[in-house]
Amino acid sequence: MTTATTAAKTHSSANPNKKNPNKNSGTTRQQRTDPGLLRPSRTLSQAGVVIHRAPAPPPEPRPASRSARPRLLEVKRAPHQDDVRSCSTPDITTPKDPLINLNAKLLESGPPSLRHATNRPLAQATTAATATAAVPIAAAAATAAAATAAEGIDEDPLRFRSQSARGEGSAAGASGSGDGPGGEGGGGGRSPKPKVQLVEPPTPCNPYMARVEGGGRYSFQAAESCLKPECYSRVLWDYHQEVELGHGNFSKVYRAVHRLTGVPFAIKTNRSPITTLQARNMWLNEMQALAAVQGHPHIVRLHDAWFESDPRNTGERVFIKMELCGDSLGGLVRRRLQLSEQGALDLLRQMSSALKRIHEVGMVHLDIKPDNIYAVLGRGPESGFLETQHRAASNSPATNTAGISGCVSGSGALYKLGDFGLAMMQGGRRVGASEGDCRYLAPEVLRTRRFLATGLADRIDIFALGATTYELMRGTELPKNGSDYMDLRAGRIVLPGVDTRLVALLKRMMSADPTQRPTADLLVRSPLLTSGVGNGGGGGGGVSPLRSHSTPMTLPSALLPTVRCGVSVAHLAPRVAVAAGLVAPSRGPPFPVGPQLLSAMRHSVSCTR
Ligand SMILES: Nc1ncnc2c1ncn2[C@@H]1O[C@H](COP(=O)(O)OP(=O)(O)OP(=O)(O)O)[C@@H](O)[C@H]1O
Repeated sequence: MTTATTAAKTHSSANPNKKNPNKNSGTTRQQRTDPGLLRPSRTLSQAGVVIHRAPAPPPEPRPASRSARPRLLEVKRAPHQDDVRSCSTPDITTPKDPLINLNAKLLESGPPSLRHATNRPLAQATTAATATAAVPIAAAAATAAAATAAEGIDEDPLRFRSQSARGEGSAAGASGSGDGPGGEGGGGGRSPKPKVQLVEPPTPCNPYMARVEGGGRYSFQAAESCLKPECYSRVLWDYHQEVELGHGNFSKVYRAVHRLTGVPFAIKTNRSPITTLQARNMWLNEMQALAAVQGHPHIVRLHDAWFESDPRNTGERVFIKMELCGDSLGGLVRRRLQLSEQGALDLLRQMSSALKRIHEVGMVHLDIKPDNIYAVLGRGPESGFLETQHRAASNSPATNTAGISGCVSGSGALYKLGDFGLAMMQGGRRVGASEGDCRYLAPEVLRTRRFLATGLADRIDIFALGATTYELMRGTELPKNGSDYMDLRAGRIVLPGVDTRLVALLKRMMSADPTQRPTADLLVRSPLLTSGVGNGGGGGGGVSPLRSHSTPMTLPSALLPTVRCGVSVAHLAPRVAVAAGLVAPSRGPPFPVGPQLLSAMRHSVSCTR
C-alpha cells in the first residue's frame, strides 16, 4: 500500500541503522571510539523511547589482525536501541498534531510500558570472543538471549524491569559513563545496563488497540466487526475516521488517521451508494483527473483511491485518499473576511500556475471556486492563518474596502486546488450548465452547451478564478442572479482602494469575451504577478516569482495500479500523463492529446453529475 510504503520509507530514512542495528554508519571514527558520543537519535527520544545510560567500563584492547577487527560498537550498542525503533515506534510525520500528541501522552501515562526481548542489554555473560568478533544481528540477539538466561531473567516484562532497575542501580556506582563497548567482557566488571523503555506508538485513539490479558497490557487487535469477512472494509481496517471536514452535494470528506503510522489524511467518499456504471465512471473521472496532474505544488496530492462494496449491498462506496489540507477559502467569505491585495496576488499566482498545469494536460477544471481552494496546514507562522485572521476580523468587522484592519493578508499562504469532480477534457461535451456553481460560471457556458468544443474552454477556468478572487477581495458572496449577476459577466467590478492594475487584471479575467481573457500561461508570466503591487516589488509581503515547474513530474507509481482496477477509463490516467510529458511513453511517440483521447474520454465518461 502506498501509505505503508511511504511510511516505511520515511521510517527507514530516519533510521538508517534499522535493518542492521549493528551498523553504525552515521558515526565518525572518533565517535566510534568514544562511547560518550553515541547518543540516541532525536527520533528515538521523540518517539518515547527513554534510554538511561550506564557508566562504561574501560575500553578493550585492539584486536591483533585486520580480519578480526571488531565491530564492537555495532555489536554492543545496537540490539537494544535500533530494534526498538524498528519494531514499535513509527516515525510519525505529524508530531505537531495536538490530537496525536495528546493521545501519545495519554498512552504514555496509561498502560504500563512494554518491553521487548531485543531491548535487553548485553550482559556480563557475553564472552570476550563474541564481543570482539563481527557478530551479525542474529548472533547478537542470541548473545543477548544467553545473557538473559545467565542472569535468570525470564520473559516477563515486569520481572525484567526489576532486574534492569537493579542492574542500573549497581552500575551507577561504576566509574565512567556512556554505553560504549567496553562494558562487556570487562574482566568481571559491571555490565552496562541501559534501561530501555518502550511506550505505545503515539497513534491516536485506536479501536485496534485493545487491552488484553487483563494485565493492563495493550496489544493490537482488529475490531471485531472488521474480522467478519462480509463486513471487511479496507477503510475501516486501515483508517480511524475522526471528523468530517466538509461535504458537497455528492460527497463527504473526513479527516482519517492511518492506524499504523498515525498520519492523517483527507478521505473523500460518496454520500449515496454507487449503483450505476455512470456514477462509477463519474468517480473514476474525478480520481483520474486528479491523478493526471499530480506533482504540482498547488494541486491537492492524491495518495490512493479505491472502491468497496456497500455493507448493505446496495451498491459501492468510493474512497479517495488525499493530502490533508486546511480550511477552504469558502469559509473566508462566510466569515466575511477579505483578501488583501497581497493575498489576492498570492492566490492568483498559485492558482494560475495550477491551471496552467491542468490546461497543459488538456483538461479543464470547471469548478474553480473558493470552496475548492484549500489553505495548507503546517506552514509555520502561516499555519494559523485563517483562524488568527478570523479573530482579528471579529474584533474589527471587515468592510468592503480591501487593505483595512481585519482583512486577510495572504502573504506567505500556500493554497491547493482540489475537487476535480467536474474536470473534463477540452473539446469534450458537457450537458447543460447546471454542473458548476453558477456564481463563477462564465457567460459562454450559459449561452451554449458545446462550450467545451470552442477551443477556449480553458478560459472558463480563468473567468472562475477571476470571480473567485473578486469575491474573496470583496468579502461578500457573489450574486446568483439579477442585474448584479449580469454586471459581473459584463466585466463590471468594483473594488475601491485596490491597485488599479489588479482591478484591470481581474476585469480582463472576467471579460465577457473569452478571447479577451488571458490564458493561465500568460497569467503566470504577467508582470503584476511576478513582481507584485506597490513599490513594484510586492511591498513587505515578499512576493517572489513562482518557480517554474519545467522539471518533468511523474505520477506516483503506486497510483497506477490503483486506478487500473476501474472500468474502461482506467487506461486514461497514464495516457494523459504521457501526453502531458509527465512520464515517458513506453514506446512510440507520445500519446497525442487529440481526437483519440477525447473520444475515449467521451465514450468512457459520458455521464455528468
Ligand atoms: N484534501 C482536503 N483537505 C481538507 N479538507 C478538504 C479536502 N478535500 C475536501 N475538503 C473539504 O471537504 C469539502 C467538500 O469537498 P469537495 O468540494 O471535494 O466535495 P464535493 O462533493 O465535490 O463538493 P461540491 O458538491 O461542492 O462539488 C471542501 O469544501 C473542504 O472543506
